[in-house]
Amino acid sequence: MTTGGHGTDGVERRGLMFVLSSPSGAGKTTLSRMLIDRMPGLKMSVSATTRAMRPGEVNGKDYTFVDKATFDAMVKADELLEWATVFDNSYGTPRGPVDAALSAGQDVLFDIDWQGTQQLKQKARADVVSVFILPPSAADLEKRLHSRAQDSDEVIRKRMSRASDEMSHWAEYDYIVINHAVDEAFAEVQSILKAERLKRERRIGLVGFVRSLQGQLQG
Ligand SMILES: Nc1nc2c(ncn2[C@@H]2O[C@H](COP(=O)(O)OP(=O)(O)O)[C@@H](O)[C@H]2O)c(=O)[nH]1
Ligand SMILES: Nc1ncnc2c1ncn2[C@@H]1O[C@H](COP(=O)(O)OP(=O)(O)O)[C@@H](O)[C@H]1O
Repeated sequence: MTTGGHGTDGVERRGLMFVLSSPSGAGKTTLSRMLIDRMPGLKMSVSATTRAMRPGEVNGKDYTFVDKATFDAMVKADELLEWATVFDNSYGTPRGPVDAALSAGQDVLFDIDWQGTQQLKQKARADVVSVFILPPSAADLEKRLHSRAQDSDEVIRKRMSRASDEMSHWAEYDYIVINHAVDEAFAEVQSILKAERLKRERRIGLVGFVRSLQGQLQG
């Protein structure tokens, strides 16, 4: 699915799909924004959703907000790389921008749930790196959902009662980060991305690079 781009050291490599999942409120939106701001070569996948826009959200940036009929038409036309129903709403990843970014040699960041992560893994296991974010405690999770001040008490109750179900999928992920202090959690997530970018298997330019080094040594 992916074609090569160039790493910071100039060696061609396959693009990767970097997935963050967590129970709602554990901090994946915060960490995603920090990654996009601070990691060159990483592009956010903007999902389509039928859920209502929250105050402060921007259509086309945080999500593409669509009605159910539009979402169903996207599914039917096979325009979504993966999709799932979460909290009674539909969420899905438009395929076009992901393919375009990977073809242009960029990595793609996904804020999607465990169902979407499983679907991506089925399609491109070698190119998917998945990270599950855990809150330090249930009390912290609830505090964060309230501090975000964007959902009604009823919606927050629903999200808290779903948190345990969400968390039960932690063992399906490659890495687990506990989001105590946000700067530390960010440093950990950033380290994962940096290391995964150096993985030998995705650095398809290494054969040529080493050959050229050997040529220089012999010459
Ligand atoms: N499978 C899938 N899940 C998504 C997608 N976009 C968002 N989600 C997940 O849907 C859940 C609810 O997202 P949202 O309503 O924004 O609330 P949040 O949990 O506070 O970020 C989160 O677990 C997201 O990771 C998508 O395109 N596909
Ligand atoms: N390490 C942290 N410590 C305290 N508050 C945090 C931390 N990480 C995120 N938050 C806050 O918690 C709330 C939920 O975070 P958010 O990133 O929206 O979570 P998610 O996308 O997983 O639902 C936000 O108000 C955010 O500013």
